[in-house]
Amino acid sequence: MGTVGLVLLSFVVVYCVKKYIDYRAVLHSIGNHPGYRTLFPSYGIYSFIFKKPIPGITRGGMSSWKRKHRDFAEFGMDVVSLASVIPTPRSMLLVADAAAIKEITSSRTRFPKPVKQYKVLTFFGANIVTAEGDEWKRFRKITAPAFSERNNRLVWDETVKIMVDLFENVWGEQKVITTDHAIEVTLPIALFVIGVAGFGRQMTWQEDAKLPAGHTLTFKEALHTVSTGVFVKLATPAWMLRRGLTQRMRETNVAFRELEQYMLEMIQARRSSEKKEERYDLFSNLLDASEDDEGQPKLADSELLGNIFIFLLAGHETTAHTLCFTFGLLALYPEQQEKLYQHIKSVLPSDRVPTYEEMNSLSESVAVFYETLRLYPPVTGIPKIAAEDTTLVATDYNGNKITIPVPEGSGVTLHVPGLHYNPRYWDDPYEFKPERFRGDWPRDAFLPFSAGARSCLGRRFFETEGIAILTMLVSRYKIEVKEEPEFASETFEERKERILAARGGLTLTPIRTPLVFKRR
Ligand code: HEM
Repeated sequence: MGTVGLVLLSFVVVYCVKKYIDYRAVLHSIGNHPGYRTLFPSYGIYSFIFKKPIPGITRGGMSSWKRKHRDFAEFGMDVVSLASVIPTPRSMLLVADAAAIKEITSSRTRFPKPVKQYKVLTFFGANIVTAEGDEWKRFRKITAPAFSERNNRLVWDETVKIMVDLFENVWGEQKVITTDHAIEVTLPIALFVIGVAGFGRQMTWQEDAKLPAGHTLTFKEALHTVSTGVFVKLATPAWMLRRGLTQRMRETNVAFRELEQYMLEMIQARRSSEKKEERYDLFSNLLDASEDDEGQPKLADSELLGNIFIFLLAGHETTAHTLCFTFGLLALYPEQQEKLYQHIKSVLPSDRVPTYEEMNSLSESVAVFYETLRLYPPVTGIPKIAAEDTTLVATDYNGNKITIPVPEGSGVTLHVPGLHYNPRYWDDPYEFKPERFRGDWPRDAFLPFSAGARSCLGRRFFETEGIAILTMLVSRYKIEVKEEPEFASETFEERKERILAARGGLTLTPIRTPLVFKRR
């Protein structure tokens, strides 16, 4: 071997020894807590590079969703560790223990959000989802009142109108409506609701709006392309998007630009109008709350845009996907659908539309949603970081209390499927049983909306919209799985797996849910 070879070899040896020493130090810092050891981590970019698990190398992408509670069962406790070597040795704790999760979510300063991971979501400006500390407090104080009772009522009334429009003007006289993927129905509904109750822009199933001066897209087109193109925006460097190498990139770039322009025009119009209209959409509420008594801005325009945009992002896909999984589950479990239908009929015996006041009586619709969210949580992992050297306490399956050291800067992930499929809290965790949400149920073991100070601000918005949609749809239509000859011989379990198959994305995404809606 020549000198160059020797030098190179020495570098490799020193590099490996250094990595090994650092890796041992990382393991030591978490008290060698049991868990998985791999060369690469299984989150961030690595979850896209390695889709499948390779023992010792990677756990593969979407492992928390694919493994559910199995990672914990394997180690006999509900907190396990991950340790990886490349790019830098690091550790992460996965937590599916309800008591430990409660401790983490109620200690915001000890376990804040790792804001670096959220930077990609600031393309319109800083916002409540991506902020921490004092900045988050300021955003929460200004944005939370936008989700007012008046807004909830608006969500309900507008959702009802959108559903009536769908039934009367789109599905019309058809007795049977078939879709290859229920997302084609749920995504526009969620978009129209956030359009009107979020942005104050009424949209209908038929495109009827005229193009305003200076725009090449209608508001609906811009909102739709932005909401479906967020991943393109996140994955593509800004210069590449501007150049528009592919048709999709060009469309996404134009849609983002135009949506921003629309939002700026809306701010301008509201500020310059002499008579302030009484409006309760999130955007109007936020605009009102963003000025102090002297009319001075409490939020910069970019912060206003950032926050209103994040409502769209946080609220649209989560809602559409949850509705899609809900319809799929009801189609697979007709006896549960019948129970829901009978309950709806007991609240609403005639064909009239439900009122906002009746929402609280529609408890079966809530139970169906909660059970769907338990089985298919849109956000499967909620990341936190230790702000100081601290500890977590977990109980192993023999009842022993274990104290786990958590060094400053190490990652802690609230493992939502691990918690939701944990047999300690849920009997038959893989079964669809909405009745488990009647009466008493383990509230600390249900985390679809996160918990504590950083829990979902739009929970009530979603529940209002979701209950109206589900109730109206099930009271008029029976949901069935679309029969396809190539799947005629499959078992129930195979059918269930196919209809409810999900992949990663911004949130857990149904892959293909072919359904039929039959007029009752
Ligand atoms: C099925 C529906 C929904 C689910 C499962 C859901 C879930 C979540 C989760 C898990 C978080 C915490 C995320 C984190 O810590 O990174 C969150 C935060 C948030 N969600 Fe939702 N969400 C839903 C609907 C909505 C809707 C409809 C809106 C608004 C219209 C919304 C607005 C927000 C906001 C603003 C936050 C940030 C709160 C903060 O950090 O203070 N969400 N949501």
